[in-house]
Amino acid sequence: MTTTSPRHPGTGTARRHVVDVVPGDGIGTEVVPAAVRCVDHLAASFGFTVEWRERAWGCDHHRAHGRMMPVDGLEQLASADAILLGAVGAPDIPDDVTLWGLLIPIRREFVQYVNLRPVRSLPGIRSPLRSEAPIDLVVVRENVEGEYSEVGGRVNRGRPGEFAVQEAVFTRTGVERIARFAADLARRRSGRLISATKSNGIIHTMPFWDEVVAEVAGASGVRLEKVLIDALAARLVLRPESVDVIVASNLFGDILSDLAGALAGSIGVAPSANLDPTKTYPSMFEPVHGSAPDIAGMGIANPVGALWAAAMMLDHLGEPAAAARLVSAFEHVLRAGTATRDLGGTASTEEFTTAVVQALDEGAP
Ligand SMILES: NC(=O)C1=CN([C@@H]2O[C@H](COP(=O)(O)OP(=O)(O)OC[C@H]3O[C@@H](n4cnc5c(N)ncnc54)[C@H](O)[C@@H]3O)[C@@H](O)[C@H]2O)C=CC1
Ligand SMILES: CC(=O)C(=O)O
Ligand SMILES: [K+]
Ligand SMILES: [Mn+2]
Repeated sequence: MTTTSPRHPGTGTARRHVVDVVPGDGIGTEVVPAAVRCVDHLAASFGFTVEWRERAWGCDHHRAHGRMMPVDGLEQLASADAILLGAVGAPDIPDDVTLWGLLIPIRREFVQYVNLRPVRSLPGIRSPLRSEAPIDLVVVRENVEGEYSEVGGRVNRGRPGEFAVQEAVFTRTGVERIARFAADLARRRSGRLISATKSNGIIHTMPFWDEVVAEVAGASGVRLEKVLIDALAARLVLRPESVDVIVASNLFGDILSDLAGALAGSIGVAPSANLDPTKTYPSMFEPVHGSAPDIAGMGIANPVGALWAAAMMLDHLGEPAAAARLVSAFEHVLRAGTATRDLGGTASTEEFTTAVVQALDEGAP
């Protein structure tokens, strides 16, 4: 069914977006419905429709069928305009099985080589840091190669000489394209780019990373600062306001984004976009956090990371006004003092989401 917008009359025919929804496991199944609820609400007032294709994939699917998604799961997703994901993982199934059975194949098969992870101080949220200086940074994480690789093996299993080898894979194509994306973003922001490295200890891949990033940054005119990952972690804690855009390998970007999210108040508020910038394949949007088995089923998960990820998805789908409305709505609710427990509040996921939906109606200033 198509809807026309009461607030945007005469904007032409309604846009229709096909979105695959993979709530996944644990709190993924609690925060994704919150995001779907908000997007449906926005669709009605902004004159677009979303066809949600529910994919009940994840650990329950694994327990029932021995795999995280159907054999043709990726083919099913390929026709979507975007994918909205919660999280995957449960304590009774090894994490390598769950991640490599669903999340990582999607990122790789759909060449979502950018994992874009903005972090900023939100109204009403207190940072665990003493400093009140606002945080506003973006982690640009390489998302399809690097330290997360299938190259390697485990030898002499169960014997005294047992060992495991894991090869990191850095390609010129892979490093160039992530560096270019990050440099373009930095140019549109502060003009400053920090590259996370560890070329003092990792003597093959990281010097190569440094060289390629420097070439790309040099050509783009941004001011590049190369910072060793250990010192960068410390600097994020001591002077987060000195950091704008970070380009990082898969593992380093993963770690830094949880750190930065926590510094902004909670990893529950951090969003991420897994992007195929060429738009050949669907991009995927998800909160940064995982399935949080420690609080799953309690109805207390913070939905902000998922809502913000949904806003990034709306932007990507060509609905920037709806995206902006969603962000200002959850900011409005936070500013008014409503928050989930991870932020020191008392609201449940449901109560917080209801407040956001109300703020959407009020046009959230
Ligand atoms: N993209 C994905 O699907 C990811 C999946 N995982 C998987 O999730 C499972 C749990 O991993 P953990 O290391 O515990 O990381 P996690 O992010 O699930 O949880 C870490 C801590 O943060 C809290 N937390 C996370 N999100 C929250 C939210 N929205 N509201 C309130 N509190 C929140 C949790 O309660 C927990 O104490 C594992 O199986 C892991 O492999 C982890 C990270 C990302
Ligand atoms: C898997 C994971 O930790 C992440 O994507 O951030
Ligand atoms: K996630
Ligand atoms: Mn992570």
